[in-house]
Amino acid sequence: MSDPQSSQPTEAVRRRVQELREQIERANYRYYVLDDPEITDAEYDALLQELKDLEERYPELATPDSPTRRVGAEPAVTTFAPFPHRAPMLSLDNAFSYEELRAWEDRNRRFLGAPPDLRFEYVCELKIDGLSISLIYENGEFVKGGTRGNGYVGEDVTLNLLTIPSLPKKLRPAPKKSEQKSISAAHTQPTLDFAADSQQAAFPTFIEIRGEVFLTHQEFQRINEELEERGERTFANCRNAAAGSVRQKDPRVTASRRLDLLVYAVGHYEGWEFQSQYELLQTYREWGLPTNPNIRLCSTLEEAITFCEEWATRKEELPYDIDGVVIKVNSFALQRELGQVSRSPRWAIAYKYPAIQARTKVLAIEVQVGRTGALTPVAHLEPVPLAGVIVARATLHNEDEIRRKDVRIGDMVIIQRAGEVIPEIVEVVTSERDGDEIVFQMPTHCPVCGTPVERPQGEAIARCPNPLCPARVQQTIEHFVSRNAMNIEGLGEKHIAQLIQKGLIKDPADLYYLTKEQLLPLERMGEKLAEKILANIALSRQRPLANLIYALGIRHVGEHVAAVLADHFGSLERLQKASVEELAQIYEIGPATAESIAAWFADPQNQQMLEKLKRAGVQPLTQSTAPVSDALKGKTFVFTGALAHMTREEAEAAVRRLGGRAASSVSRQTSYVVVGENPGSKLAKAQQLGIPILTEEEFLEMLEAT
Ligand SMILES: NC(=O)c1ccc[n+]([C@@H]2O[C@H](COP(=O)([O-])OP(=O)(O)OC[C@H]3O[C@@H](n4cnc5c(N)ncnc54)[C@H](O)[C@@H]3O)[C@@H](O)[C@H]2O)c1
Ligand SMILES: [Zn+2]
Repeated sequence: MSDPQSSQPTEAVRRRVQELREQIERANYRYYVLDDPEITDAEYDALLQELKDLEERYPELATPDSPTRRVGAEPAVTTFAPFPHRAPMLSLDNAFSYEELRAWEDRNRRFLGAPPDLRFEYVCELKIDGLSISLIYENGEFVKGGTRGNGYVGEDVTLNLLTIPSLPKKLRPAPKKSEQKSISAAHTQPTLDFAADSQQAAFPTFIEIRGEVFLTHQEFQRINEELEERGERTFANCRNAAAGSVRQKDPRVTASRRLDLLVYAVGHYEGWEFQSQYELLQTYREWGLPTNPNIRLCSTLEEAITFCEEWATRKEELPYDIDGVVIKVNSFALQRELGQVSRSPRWAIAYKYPAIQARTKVLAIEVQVGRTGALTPVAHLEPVPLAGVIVARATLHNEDEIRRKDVRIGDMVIIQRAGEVIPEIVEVVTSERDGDEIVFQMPTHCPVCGTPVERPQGEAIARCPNPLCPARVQQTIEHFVSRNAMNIEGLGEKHIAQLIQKGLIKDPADLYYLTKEQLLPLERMGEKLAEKILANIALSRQRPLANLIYALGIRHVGEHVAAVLADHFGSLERLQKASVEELAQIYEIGPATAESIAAWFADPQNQQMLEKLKRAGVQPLTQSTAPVSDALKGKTFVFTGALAHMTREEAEAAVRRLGGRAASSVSRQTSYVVVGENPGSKLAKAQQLGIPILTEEEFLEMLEAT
């Protein structure tokens, strides 16, 4: 910049700036509006950095509407009502090295005029990779919530946010901290002080509480599996899945995705005072808001750097994705003095971990046949270390995805692993092509059984339609025995393959007719294991109905839908008789799912299989008797008097569902006696024996807390 010539941009520079802006705008749109990015975050960051550098060098090219100065993207769809923010929701400046962190502190020190006694205290927080949201509470009551949008106006997603279990509708009053205050005020106006104190509100009259909505890896995987089963597009990572779920038009869809919430910042607020970020987080916690316990108050930047270092490896243990650490100046007074630059505050910075990506070569593309007959191409890679594991395979989802990314056999590719998920190919390094790469052709016949493949119009997935295809039978049985289905432990993939090969099993029902003599000759089988497997098969005759429905492997019926069906019909027989119309009327069951369920039960082969299951004594536990958790295991409840919110039967069923017992008379073995209106002699008996007594409200609270 000392060279005056350098501030005269050439035509090429102008064009590059224009090009960068267009690329960034497009990426913003794909990322913030469609929740479906085309480029990686690292590539995006590089584009933005290049633009920032050019604008700094050629200030005349810097326009106020440049993406370097704005947050997010303009909302393009008008599904949601506008959600104006009283205090803007900003982005964060990034640092990719500890040197950049130190430079940030130096800048801030100089900005404040470098007073000799200036010391920065910091709060370090994990930077969760989700969707930022703002929650408005008035006098402790949740009013509404919205997304960040362009930083000034977001989208009102209140209905969707209300489906998040950890979002409190009402805040909890924090324990009073007024002692010190009343002492200091005591010698001025002792009488008034008492009045002022007792009137001090428990909550701000108005507050914008900011935080992140996100998904755990487990939930992300579950959602993607469900989407894949339906032949719908899957999400690229947890962040997109969370954003896509929050910005759903149908809150029922949001409700079926278990979103999580953590809060960490504040916008505008009235009728309250916070002195520091640390105090803010403590207060949030006391109010019953979900906060991340993994934070640290640091008295120097070097301590903050240690925190970043520690979490570089520890982040692998987290059940959710983080992409860095946010370091914030603790004192709100200093924060106010530091203020903000165009799109981010000066008092905070995001230290970003390097992306979990690697380069390797595609050696082959193989096609796998799944349970529903879906043909999934999988890339075999030259083994390469990636985030602590050796990766040799990556999923390619479907034919369209291969075409879109134009992945060819022999290509050099960038792969990426998000959390625990199977790695995927981000893009092809086309500059490394030498012309020998082979374009992949989806087979026209099933690679396992040779049946011609079907791909219905408008579907992305090609399928083998043969229900007896050994690959499909294998997957069907693997699914049937899996933990969340019939939970038949001990029977491994290899065993199943041999049993199919020997013609001993053609469908899941055949499992119940296996004998020890048939199992023993299998490879990797011994006396003990065979006995264990048979015992587990026998045990599985009585699994909850939802598990059996899920185990059948009906297309579109994941665990959640299975639970809905079990709840609604209460027995397999009733479900079997349901018409498409009847199914489609159930809340949470869409038309495609209804069709698929009815078609499955109409299939004579499946009917035969169900007959066989019944003959084998498979009798699922119905909803009222089947425990869904063991939260109340070992606890015995006795009810007396009339309950206001449920019948006695319903209350007892609720206890059993949580693994507890319901008894009709009080004894020393009774854990709790729940007392409704006009209780009988059981109450006196309980008092006599000193057994804890619960009101209906307390009982309901106990159910809710489990
Ligand atoms: N791949 C693409 O096409 C594409 C496009 C646009 C943006 N992006 C990615 O998004 C990033 C920019 O997005 P951004 O403007 O949301 O900034 P950012 O994600 O880098 O940082 C700001 C956000 O961090 C989040 N955050 C998480 N934990 C936090 C905490 N404890 N305290 C404060 N904030 C916390 C908040 O949601 C906040 O809005 C880029 O770095 C890029 O990687 C990618
Ligand atoms: Zn086949």
